Amino acid sequence: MGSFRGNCEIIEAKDEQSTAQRPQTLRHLRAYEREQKPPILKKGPNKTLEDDINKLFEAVNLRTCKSLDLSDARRNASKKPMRGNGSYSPGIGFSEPVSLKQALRGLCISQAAEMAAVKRSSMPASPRVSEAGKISNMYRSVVVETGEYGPSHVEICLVPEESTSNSSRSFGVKPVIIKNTDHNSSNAACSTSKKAQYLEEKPETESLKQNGCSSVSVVGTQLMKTSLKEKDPVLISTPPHNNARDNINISNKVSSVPSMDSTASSKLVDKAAPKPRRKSRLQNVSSSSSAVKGTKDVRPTKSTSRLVKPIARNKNLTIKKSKKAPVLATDGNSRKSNEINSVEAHNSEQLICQKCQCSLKDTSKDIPDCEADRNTSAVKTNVPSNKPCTKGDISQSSKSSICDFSSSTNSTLSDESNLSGSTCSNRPHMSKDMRWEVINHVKKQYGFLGLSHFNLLKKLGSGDIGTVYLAELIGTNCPFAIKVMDNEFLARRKKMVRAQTEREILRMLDHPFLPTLYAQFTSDNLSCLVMDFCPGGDLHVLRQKQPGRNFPEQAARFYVAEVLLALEYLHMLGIVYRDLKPENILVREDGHIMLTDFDLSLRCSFSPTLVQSLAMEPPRMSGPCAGSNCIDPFCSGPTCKVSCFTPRILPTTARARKLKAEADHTRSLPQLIAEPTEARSNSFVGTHEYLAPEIIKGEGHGSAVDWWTFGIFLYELLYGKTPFKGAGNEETLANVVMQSLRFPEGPIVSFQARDLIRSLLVKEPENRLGTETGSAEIKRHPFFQGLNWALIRCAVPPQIPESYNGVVSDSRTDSQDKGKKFLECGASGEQLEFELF
Ligand SMILES: Nc1ncnc2c1ncn2[C@@H]1O[C@H](COP(=O)(O)OP(=O)(O)OP(=O)(O)O)[C@@H](O)[C@H]1O
Repeated sequence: MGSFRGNCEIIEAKDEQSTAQRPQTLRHLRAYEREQKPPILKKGPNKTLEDDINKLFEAVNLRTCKSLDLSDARRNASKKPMRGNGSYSPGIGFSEPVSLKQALRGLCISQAAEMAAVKRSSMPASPRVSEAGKISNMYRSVVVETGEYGPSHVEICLVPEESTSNSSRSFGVKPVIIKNTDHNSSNAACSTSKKAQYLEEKPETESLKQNGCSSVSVVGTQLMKTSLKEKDPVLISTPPHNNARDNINISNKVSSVPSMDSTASSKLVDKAAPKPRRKSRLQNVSSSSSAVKGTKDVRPTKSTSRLVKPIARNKNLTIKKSKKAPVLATDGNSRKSNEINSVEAHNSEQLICQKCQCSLKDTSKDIPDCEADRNTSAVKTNVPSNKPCTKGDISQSSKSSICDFSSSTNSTLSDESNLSGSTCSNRPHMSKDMRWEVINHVKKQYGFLGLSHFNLLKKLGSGDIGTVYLAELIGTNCPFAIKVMDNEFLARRKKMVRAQTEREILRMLDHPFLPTLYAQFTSDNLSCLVMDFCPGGDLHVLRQKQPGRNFPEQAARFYVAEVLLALEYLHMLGIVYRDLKPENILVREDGHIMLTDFDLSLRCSFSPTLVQSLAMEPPRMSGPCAGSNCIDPFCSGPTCKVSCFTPRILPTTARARKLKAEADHTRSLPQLIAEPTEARSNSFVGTHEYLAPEIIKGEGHGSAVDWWTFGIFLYELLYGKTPFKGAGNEETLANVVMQSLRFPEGPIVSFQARDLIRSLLVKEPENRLGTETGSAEIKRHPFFQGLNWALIRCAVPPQIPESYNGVVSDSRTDSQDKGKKFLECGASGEQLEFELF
């Protein structure tokens, strides 16, 4: 517990302007504040916490619903949710005085995302700290200075709480309002304040640990000082410094990088690399070539996990070794079932199979190949995928994810115990969910949950790191998707880190459009993840079933809106997704989406920032004339065709004037940036047709890559193809970097949609929509006008898939009719077969 499984190299940016003079810890901050000015807000004996928080927000000009987000509030009040009969909640909206949550919600942040931010900020302190305790702690750290600068001259500082746990890279944060001492710095510092730290997996950590390296990590959220005008409220984040040092294990490769400039105050950290789209996959040759060597280094390790006694296995399930596969298990009679319920054992430091002593810790072997590929920005090998073809006339996707660990920085894996979001207890709102009930029932009955409790009914698909099966919890009629990964295979192929990344991210998630991890265990050297089963398939297949092989705009809007919320949530957890494409978006039983596949995601640490939105502009219109009134009749730039004729709100009527005034007022309000907009990684990761230019150019990338892929994704849903696809991968990459965006003649797509795509597919990430303040910018785009973000989960989806009951019973019958059924497990050549009989 308390250690990272992989090494990490953290390059920490510091705010050069302020770190020297500023107090570095919460205690110092408080002392510092006391020295400067007497607080104007103190917790009075008769005041409630809510009152005080309200005061806090009043101090930063957050007052009423109208002043918070007039556009959304107005829309929510006047419009019904998308086709959601009766789903509109009259209770949605803002009341006065506004509460903390409401204030956040008013800043165009969905409730789920807000919860993610809260969850993230409170995670590390102590999982057992109650919500009230967190709020109380948070409040205690709030001090508002008064004096010559007036009550609005404040900075809100998120200071990581000192954690007693050995958790990983997440920190509890306390907002602290401090006096803006650097009042002379004015606006200039605003842009320099945002910084982010990146923690990417570095498998070397494990080897260091093995070698007795007691590396201590000092991962800090970097100091983020956002100094604005004297009267402007600023939310800054200070580094955890010593406070956080116990939280993270990192290697001795902790480094620090001073902040660069206003736009480049980020860190380079790396970990993942590109991976294939559905069919073909690109991997490094070096990985494969050294695979055998890597296995020699695998050493049995005593498990520190909470091991569960073997139980009587499902005798119907055996595992056969394929021709090429290594000996992974014996037959069902001789093999002992050694399963680790990792969800229950989330406090354990590592996942280790008790029987074979294969451990997930042996990620050190992943490093050489990764390092060998550093500084490479091209995919070296194109390994054809073993993914099965889609039946019928539906063509398979030619988009393959690519994975190249090209960054020179390391990654950090967090202690699972503190990232765990998979236990029902952490999701009380899901406690009555049938799947949780049956899972918990089996756990209670047998003391653990393992592969033997499931009937594998059907193979749903194979990925780079494992195979996904439709499985039924025996005796429950309850379907799950189980991703089965062969640990030995992963170790040989240097993919252990990716698997671990995915596993750890899954454990963090708690969002309607993201998978729920119901259980995680290791059985016979197979690592298994039990998740929601999505009977609707993926959007790639679904798109090809549409007339014209593209979605109508309304349907596309629905899907991209849900994806946007999922991405927003991930960003607020410090996760840059990096592999958005229709193949990774599954359709749930109810027709809503589920974004999957996190093994290429980048995890980073960042601090939410509240900035005065002096520089905030309305959603940008793309193109050279977008921001101006283009009067050039000869302007023929492809982007101008849309931008020049984008309707504007003209103050010609009283209502229009009022709208404009309200919009101006909204833009002048402070804005919370709760996404890692300054994240940086050098990994070559993604899918060719979806790769952002900055990834291809190896310039370092951050969360803006998700907005690029979001644009490609919308384009593909609407037009049935991606915009830069070439004859081959190289041509595709060249097109992405050099070719200007063009829209086909048909199908007819609204200019709002095209303008959004154009705004997202800006090749310079700094000018891309979403780069500055994250998803909020995109949500405000006219393409989404009228969309009730908070209630989209209640909206009627474009299509409802066939009931999973049918799928399950079909699969069951299939399995019984055919007698013996072999289900392949594994990927890229080597196969491990499950024999069902
Ligand atoms: N929860 C699920 N419900 C239904 N089908 C699923 C589910 N998860 C995965 N699948 C199917 O299984 C296939 C393989 O999924 P998997 O995540 O292993 O591969 P992938 O998407 O290529 O990612 P990776 O290569 O990173 O493993 C998917 O393409 C999808 O069709």
